[in-house]
Amino acid sequence: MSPPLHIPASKLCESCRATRALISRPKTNQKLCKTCFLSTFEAEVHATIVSTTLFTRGSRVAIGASGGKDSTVLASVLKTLNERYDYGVEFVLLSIDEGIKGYRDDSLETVKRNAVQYGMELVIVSYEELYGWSMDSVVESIGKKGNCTYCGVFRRQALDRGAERLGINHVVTGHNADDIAETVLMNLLRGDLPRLHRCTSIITSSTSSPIARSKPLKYAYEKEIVLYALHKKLDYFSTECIYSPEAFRGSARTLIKALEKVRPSAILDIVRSGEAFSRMIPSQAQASSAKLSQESGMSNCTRCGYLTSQELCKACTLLDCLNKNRPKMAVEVEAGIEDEEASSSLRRGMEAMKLAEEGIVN
Ligand SMILES: Nc1ncnc2c1ncn2[C@@H]1O[C@H](COP(=O)(O)OP(=O)(O)OP(=O)(O)O)[C@@H](O)[C@H]1O
Repeated sequence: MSPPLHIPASKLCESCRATRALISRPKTNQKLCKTCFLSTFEAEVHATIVSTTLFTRGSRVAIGASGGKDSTVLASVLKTLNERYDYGVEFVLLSIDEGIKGYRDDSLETVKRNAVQYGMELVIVSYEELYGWSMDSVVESIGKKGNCTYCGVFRRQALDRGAERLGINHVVTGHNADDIAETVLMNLLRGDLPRLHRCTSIITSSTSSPIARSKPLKYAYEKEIVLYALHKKLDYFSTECIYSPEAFRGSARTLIKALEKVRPSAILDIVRSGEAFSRMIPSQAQASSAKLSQESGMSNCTRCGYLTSQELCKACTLLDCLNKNRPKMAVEVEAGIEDEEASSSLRRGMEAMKLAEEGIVN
């Protein structure tokens, strides 16, 4: 097709050369029209899914749905791709109600609408029913600082339990390239090779859980996710959590945003560098990324039955701190450690707490 004469060549979409470019892609600076932007975004997610053989025909997969932009875009794109390329997957929305008034109750209303819009089943599991504590009551006990430690551990287990209820063994989340770049940077700064390996993997499974996790938006920029949501007029909830975010992650984010300004590819560069470093990590360190190696032996938490290498799972250990009115103890030892997996420092802290309680140390 010859380019339209009324649009100057410099303003044409660089992909179809037939329409005016409306979007400058944050990832590449490529100038695209709306249709080409949407199809390029979808094609990239499809390429990620196909190149990693993420889904199996006939399987059911839960989408961790918070009502925010990332998981809403994830649900919308997966529905589109599943229909377009006939993946043969049944997607279900799985939401965790952390019990945060004025935030999660509102965002869950969005997820309920999404379930109707996308024709997907929705299951909601709450902290209150699983743990007897809502995040509002945790924050009342602990204060705003450090509450993310509790929330992260509780959410991880809640997603597993929700998936188990659905008879599903694969949960996809809306983690995007910006999230992964932040985690890569944090793990590099901490010299934490096992976690570096884990955070760069598109799919993670561990002996601590029968449920695999994956991140189909791993290479999608946050800014492009927002653009996709806006141009597709998706119904999503845009308020940030009312409780404070992790300070270390916030600093990593600020640094990456500054780098992105001078070098748009910086986010993807960091993700790719993380992957390259990860390939060089000795397999022994890779295996310990789950801190749950087969050698240590997995059993069921003596209290709740969740898989763990210790007597109590991490959530029950944290609940002990809350119920014994020592909530800060868990956070102090966990400070700066990403919530994705059980950390030995938390365990050491708990051991210290036990000793302190027994009057052995102060
Ligand atoms: N309450 C929840 N219920 C179900 N899944 C969740 C919940 N909170 C987070 N997730 C999953 O974890 C991913 C990353 O969560 P994070 O808290 O970093 O939120 P986010 O980056 O703001 O994502 P979103 O825009 O989807 O809220 C989400 O995209 C979603 O898939």
